[in-house]
Amino acid sequence: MITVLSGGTGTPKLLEGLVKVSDPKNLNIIVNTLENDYFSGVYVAADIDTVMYTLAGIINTETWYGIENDTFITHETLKEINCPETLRIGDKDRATKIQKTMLMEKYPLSTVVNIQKNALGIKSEIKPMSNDKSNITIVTDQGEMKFHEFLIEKQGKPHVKDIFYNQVEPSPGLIESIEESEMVILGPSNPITSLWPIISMKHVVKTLEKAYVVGISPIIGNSPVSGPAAKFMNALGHDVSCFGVAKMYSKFLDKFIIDLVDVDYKDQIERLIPEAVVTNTNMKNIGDKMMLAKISLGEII
Ligand SMILES: C[C@H](OP(=O)(O)OP(=O)(O)OC[C@H]1O[C@@H](n2cnc3c(=O)[nH]c(N)nc32)[C@H](O)[C@@H]1O)C(=O)O
Ligand SMILES: O=c1nc2n(C[C@H](O)[C@H](O)[C@H](O)CO)c3cc(O)ccc3cc-2c(=O)[nH]1
Ligand SMILES: [Mg+2]
Repeated sequence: MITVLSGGTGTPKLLEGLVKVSDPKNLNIIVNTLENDYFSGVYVAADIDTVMYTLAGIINTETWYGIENDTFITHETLKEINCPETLRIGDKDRATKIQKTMLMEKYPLSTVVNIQKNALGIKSEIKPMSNDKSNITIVTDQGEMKFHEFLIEKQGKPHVKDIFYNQVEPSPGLIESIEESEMVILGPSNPITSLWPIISMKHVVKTLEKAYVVGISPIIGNSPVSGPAAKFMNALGHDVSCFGVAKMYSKFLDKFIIDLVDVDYKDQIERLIPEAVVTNTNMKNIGDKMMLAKISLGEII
């Protein structure tokens, strides 16, 4: 089994390649839940829905959230009746979220995700990192705010001074699934708000130290391909580079894949961890995604 830690939009792109070059039944995706919250009366597990839709082949690949060719009648009507929603949620996507909200009255999130991913014909395992309620606070020069207020209402503009979130328990079977994996892939997602919340849970670091762990840098040169990762890394004093990310993961990382433009970091990184591999990591098409997936699996040296 191959376990992949995922959040946001970076790792789902890699997943599109992984399911083409390896058996989807052999994949176990552990997904960030830090940003989960109620919006417009429904429970939104954004990173989980993005992984589900990506593995079901129905993801909107412009936005990396929601379902391709979805309509927005309810979203527009909410605006017309002066009840605008923060997230632009499509009608089909909202149905999935309404079902998730209703099922969560009876079952824990991990069970609900299992029901929904099986109904979408997905063969891979998808595990929320935790069934506990997460919450994250972004401390900025404009005061403290929730993740989506920062990202959407403020368009990621404020200067970030600190980030903090509550500690949650790993979901059932998460630790065991890492122990049973022949490889753990830390996908190219935001190291601060997508992967570190998973890594920092009880027993995860000690379990990763015993596993074979491959990471892919989400930072190319001195900036992320998308999103607020640079502001978050700066706020917490990390160098915004593949080297800064390698340092974060160095305790348990066995191989780190960095972009061609970062070739000069290879020697420095190999003083921290056993192996750094230099290749194109900017996934612009399915060919890039399959190539990066194969290199992550060690099939191409
Ligand atoms: C809004 C969202 O940001 P965030 O919550 O930070 O989402 P992620 O956890 O996915 O972080 C984005 C993260 O992903 C990296 N990324 C994206 N595409 C690529 C790629 O083709 N190659 C590569 N090496 N990294 C990639 C990106 O640099 C960010 O650091 C969001 O951005 O959607
Ligand atoms: O920046 C946005 N992110 C939107 N997201 C993404 C979400 O904000 C997450 O932050 C990303 O998935 C990155 O983690 C959505 C996710 C959903 O599952 C459903 C709807 C949306 C809508 C938006 C949106 O309007 N703007
Ligand atoms: Mg994210």
